[in-house]
Amino acid sequence: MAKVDAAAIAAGTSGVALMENAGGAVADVCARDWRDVRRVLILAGPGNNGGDGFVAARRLAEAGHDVVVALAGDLASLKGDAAEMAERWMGRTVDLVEAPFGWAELVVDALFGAGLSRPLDGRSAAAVRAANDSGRPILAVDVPSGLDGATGRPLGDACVRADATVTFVRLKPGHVLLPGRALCGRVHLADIGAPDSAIAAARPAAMLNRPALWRSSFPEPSIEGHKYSRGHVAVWSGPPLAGGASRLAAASALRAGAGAVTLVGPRPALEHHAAHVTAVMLRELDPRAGWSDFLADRRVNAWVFGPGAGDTEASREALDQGFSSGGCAVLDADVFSIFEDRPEELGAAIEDGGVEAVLTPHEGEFARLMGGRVEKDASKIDRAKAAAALLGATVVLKGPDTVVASPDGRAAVADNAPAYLATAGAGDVLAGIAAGLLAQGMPCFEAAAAAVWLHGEAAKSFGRGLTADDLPYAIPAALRALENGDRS
Ligand SMILES: NC(=O)C1=CN([C@@H]2O[C@H](COP(=O)(O)OP(=O)(O)OC[C@H]3O[C@@H](n4cnc5c(N)ncnc54)[C@H](O)[C@@H]3O)[C@@H](O)[C@H]2O)[C@@H](O)CC1
Ligand SMILES: [K+]
Repeated sequence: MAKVDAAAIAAGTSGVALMENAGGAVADVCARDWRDVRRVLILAGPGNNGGDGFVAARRLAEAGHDVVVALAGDLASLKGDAAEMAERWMGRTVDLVEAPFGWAELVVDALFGAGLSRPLDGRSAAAVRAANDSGRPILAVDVPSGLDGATGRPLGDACVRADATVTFVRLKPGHVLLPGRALCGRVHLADIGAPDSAIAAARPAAMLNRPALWRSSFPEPSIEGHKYSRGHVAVWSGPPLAGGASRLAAASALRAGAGAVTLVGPRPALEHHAAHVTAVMLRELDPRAGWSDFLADRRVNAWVFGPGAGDTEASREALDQGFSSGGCAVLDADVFSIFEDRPEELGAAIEDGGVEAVLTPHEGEFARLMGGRVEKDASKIDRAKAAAALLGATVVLKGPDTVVASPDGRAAVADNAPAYLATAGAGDVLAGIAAGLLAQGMPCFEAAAAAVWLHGEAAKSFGRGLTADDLPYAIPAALRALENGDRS
C-alpha cells in the first residue's frame, strides 16, 4: 500500500486528498452502520492512521456528532499530512490516557495502521485493552491497531478486536487471513481515489479466491462429448477399514463433473466399496503391480493418492508407480506421512515423473512434510508460496483461510468456508473435487482454487449439521451458484 500511495501521489493525487477521502469513508461508515450514535471517541495515533482519525473527527462533527479525539503523544510531534489534518480539527482533543470510554457510544480506532512495526506497548497497549474492555463498538481504520496487516497476526499481546474495519484501495492479507479476519469484524473497502495505474504498479501478494480468478478455464460440458472426454479420475483405495476417505474423494470427483471415476485397489477393499458405490467403478489391482499400467492405459486424466491410503510398503510402492506414470495428480493425507520431513524428495519425484500435482495439506500435514524448512512466522500466503516453489506443485494449505499457491508465484486466499466445514472427511471431498476438475483439463492452480471455492459454497448451501457424507450431494448447488454467477 505504501507503493500504491507513493505512485498515486506521483501521479498527481495529493496525500492530503487521499487522507481526506480515507477519513471521509470512515465517517460515512460510522453514520451508516451506527445511525443512532451521537458520541464518538476517536483514538488517534502518531502517524497517518491518526491523520485519518482527525479527518473522520471533523467530518462527523460537521454532521452533528459529539466527537472527542484522544491523541497518543503531542500535537507538535505530528508530521506531514497528519499534522495538516490535526490543524484542521477544531474540536476537543485530550491525551490518550484520558480517553473517555464511559462517555463514548462508538470508538474509532485510528491508532496504528499499515505503519505498525513492533508490538504495542505502554500507553497504546493500555488504550487498546481499555477499548476492548469498554464494551463499546469499535470501528478500526485500515487495520485494527496491533494487527500485522501482512500476516493477519497480532504483533504482540495487545490488539484491537473491532466490530468493523474500513480499509482503502484493496484488502490487505490481514483482512482475510486468520486470526486477522476475525479481529477486523465486517470489512468495508473504500475507494479513496488512487488511480488504477498506481494500483497496477504494486504487484499484489495474493488475490481473493473468487470465480473471476478461474472462471474462464472452468470446464463446460460439450454436447458432443462422451464420458471419457469429460475426464477419467482414478482414486487409489487404501485398506478395507480405511475406505471411506477414498470413497468420498471418488464420489466428489464425479460430482465435480468428471465423466468417469474408478476406485482402484486390492480386492478386500473393493468388496467394501462395492457395498457403497454405484456410479463409481471398481478395479481390482495388486498394489505391487498394475497401478502404473492402469494409469497409462485407461485414459486416466487425473489420479488421487492419499485419502485412506495408509503409510505401508504397499502404498509406498503404489505411490512410486503413480509418479512414474506422470499425469495430473492430487496428493493428500498419507502422502505427507510417507514424505515426512522430505519435501525435496517429494519435489524430485513430482519433477522426475513429469507429474502436474496439487497437494492439499492442512497445517499439521504441512508441518510434517516441510519440517523446519518454511519460516513459521511468515504469513500463511508466504508459507504456501515457499512450499509450492520448493515442491514444484500447487499447494493448497487448508484451513478456514485456505491458501492456494502456485510455483509460479500466484496465490489465492479463500474467505467463503463456513466454520462447520471443519468436519472429518471434508478434506477427502476437496481432493476429489480438485481431481474432477483436473481431469476435465483445468490447470492445477485454477483447478485447486475452483475446488476450494466450490467446497465452501457446497457447505454453505447445505448449512449447519453438515457432514462430509453430505458434501458430494451439495456440490450441484455450488455449481449452480457458479452458473448464476453473481460473485466476481
Ligand atoms: N498517503 C498515504 O500514505 C495514506 C495513508 N493512509 C493512512 O496511513 C496509514 C499508514 O500511515 P503511517 O505509515 O504513518 O503509519 P501508522 O500511522 O500506522 O503508524 C506509524 C507511526 O507509528 C509509529 N509506530 C510504529 N509502531 C509503533 C509502536 N508499536 N508503538 C508506537 N509507535 C509505533 C511509527 O514510528 C510512526 O510514527 C494507513 O494505515 C492509512 O490509515 C490514508 O490516509 C490514505 C493515504
Ligand atoms: K487502526
